[in-house]
Amino acid sequence: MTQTTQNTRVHTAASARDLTKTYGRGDSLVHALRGVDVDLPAGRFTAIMGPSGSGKSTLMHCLAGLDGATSGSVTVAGRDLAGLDDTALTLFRRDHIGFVFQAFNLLPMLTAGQNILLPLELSGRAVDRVRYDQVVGVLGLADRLGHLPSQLSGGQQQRVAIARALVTQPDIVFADEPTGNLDSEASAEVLGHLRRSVRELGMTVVMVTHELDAAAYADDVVVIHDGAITAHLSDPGQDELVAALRGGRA
Ligand SMILES: Nc1ncnc2c1ncn2[C@@H]1O[C@H](COP(=O)(O)OP(=O)(O)OP(=O)(O)O)[C@@H](O)[C@H]1O
Repeated sequence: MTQTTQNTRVHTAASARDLTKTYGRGDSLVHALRGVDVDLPAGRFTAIMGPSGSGKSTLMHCLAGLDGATSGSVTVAGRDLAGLDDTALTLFRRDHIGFVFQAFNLLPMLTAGQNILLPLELSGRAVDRVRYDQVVGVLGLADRLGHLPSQLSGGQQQRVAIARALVTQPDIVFADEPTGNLDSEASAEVLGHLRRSVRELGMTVVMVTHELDAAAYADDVVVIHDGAITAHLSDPGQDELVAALRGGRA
């Protein structure tokens, strides 16, 4: 799938069409997503921002095939996720999508290097040494590979988790508040490495965050209020971003 932006052909890594998600029923009915249309371009670092409860996590979970929508469609790497049953969806996620969470979720008894290689081992795929070295280099982990997670700082542990997400060469990486457990210095370092992954490895990263400082590392920012996208900004300045976040529904 492609879209034309300023005379360049842009490949779309993931998109949603008229996506709705409701929780509960009757008096407790919540409209978490209200007809979301969005195209997330490949090779870009996109932040999803909005107030608490606006639907950021719901949107990410639906785009990543972790949760089903109530109606509408999601396409990732050219595949309509609605056409996949649970087993096919699990395999699709394994082969095409990378995940980074706020909690690093590293296995404590494995070294950093072993943690990074785990997804390949679990899926029985051969290790591409060139890819592994590239990822380790971009994440700045070459001298930490033999360390256990307990011997690494929080920022280093999150970089290992990012390397683990990248080593399988996914079409898109979803990061849910990846710096939520880190102090500002470690956050800046992790975000810098995520941005390098996009620039130097051609990865597509979509990050949910509520931190303006984190969004500043992104190329594009999708702003969501009350279950609807109110802005999709390309390389926004701080003032433009703050205005979009304040603005609410257009
Ligand atoms: N499992 C659920 N059951 C019922 N309501 C839910 C459920 N998950 C989310 N919601 C509701 O859907 C809306 C969107 O929630 P969501 O978690 O997507 O927002 P968010 O922007 O990620 O919030 P936060 O920044 O606080 O994590 C909220 O009103 C929330 O209370």
